[in-house]
Amino acid sequence: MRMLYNTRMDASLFLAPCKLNLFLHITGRRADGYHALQSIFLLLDHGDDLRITLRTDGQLLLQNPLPGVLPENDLTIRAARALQISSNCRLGADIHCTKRTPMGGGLGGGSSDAATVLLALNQLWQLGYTRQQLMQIGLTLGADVPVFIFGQPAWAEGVGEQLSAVELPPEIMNKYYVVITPQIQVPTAEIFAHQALTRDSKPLRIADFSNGANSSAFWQQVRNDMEPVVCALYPEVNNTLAWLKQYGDARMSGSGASVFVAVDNAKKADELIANRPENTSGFWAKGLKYHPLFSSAKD
Ligand SMILES: C[C@](O)(CO)[C@H](O)COP(=O)(O)OP(=O)(O)OC[C@H]1O[C@@H](n2ccc(N)nc2=O)[C@H](O)[C@@H]1O
Ligand SMILES: Nc1ncnc2c1ncn2[C@@H]1O[C@H](COP(=O)(O)OP(=O)(O)OP(=O)(O)O)[C@@H](O)[C@H]1O
Repeated sequence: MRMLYNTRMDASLFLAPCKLNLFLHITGRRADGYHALQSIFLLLDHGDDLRITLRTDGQLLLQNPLPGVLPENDLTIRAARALQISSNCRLGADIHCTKRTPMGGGLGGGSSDAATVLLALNQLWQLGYTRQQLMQIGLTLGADVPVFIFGQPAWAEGVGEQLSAVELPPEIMNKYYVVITPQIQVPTAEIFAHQALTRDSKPLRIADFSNGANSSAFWQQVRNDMEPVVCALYPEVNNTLAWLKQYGDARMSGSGASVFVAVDNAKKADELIANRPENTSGFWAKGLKYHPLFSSAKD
């Protein structure tokens, strides 16, 4: 039985959905080492719950630090600090994170937590920052933060920060996404730096993916360029992906370790989760048209 994404009325509860990269093409490398890429991001109705309450003494306190991550390095506190500095705000916050998105899983868990803190504190501290301003602050924390603030299915270019809304066809939006994560963490920087990574994918156009494109053509046109490198380095990812490919056009999200496949109904999704390989975690979810906190920033 899937845990329903929490949408009950609770003023201190803020949701941090995870993302899938439906595909990820690397089209070049910049002089500073960062990679030019093209991707479509889909936010899912599954993720972390953040409980955020106002403090008037200016302190930022993480109530349940993650194992192995110092509170000052946690993306939630870093996001709150960045917002405090940029706005000169004297208010603070207590933050409690219920983690559901596997860490280092290519699902943008930490980035989404950071985005949710920026959106929530923009509201709680009454800062009135625009979406664009919050996205700029988010980008200083990580390449994946802006897309969560953008808050809609997105076509991404540049190093991932140039975002446009893309209206995905029903064949993509109506699917049930089964996401399986081997119990390992893949370091993103290691994969981007690997000599075997291909960096010359031919640039595509957003028009190839907008409403009207049918889903079988969609999956045939695209891939994740990081997949061959990650599969060669991490047999756990290779084996999980091979297993999931029995059920459809399975792909890796981001730099892994998570892999996913789109299926037609909840029964099939439940079946795959129940039968998933050993030493993996899994969930299924549907795509979101809007981030639950979309209205916390004005355009
Ligand atoms: C793979 C993706 O998850 C796809 O959505 C993102 O591009 C990575 O986003 P992220 O985890 O927020 O990444 P960051 O923390 O900004 O960067 C981690 C490292 O990945 C490399 N990096 C990241 C993004 C990019 N376009 N080119 C890169 O080469 C850089 O070495 C960087 O030091
Ligand atoms: N709030 C947080 N949640 C998760 N990880 C965090 C957080 N704060 C800092 N981190 C650090 O960030 C690392 C990457 O975590 P995250 O879950 O964002 O990875 P990811 O899903 O692979 O991200 P991406 O898809 O953006 O590459 C973790 O291993 C952890 O050390």
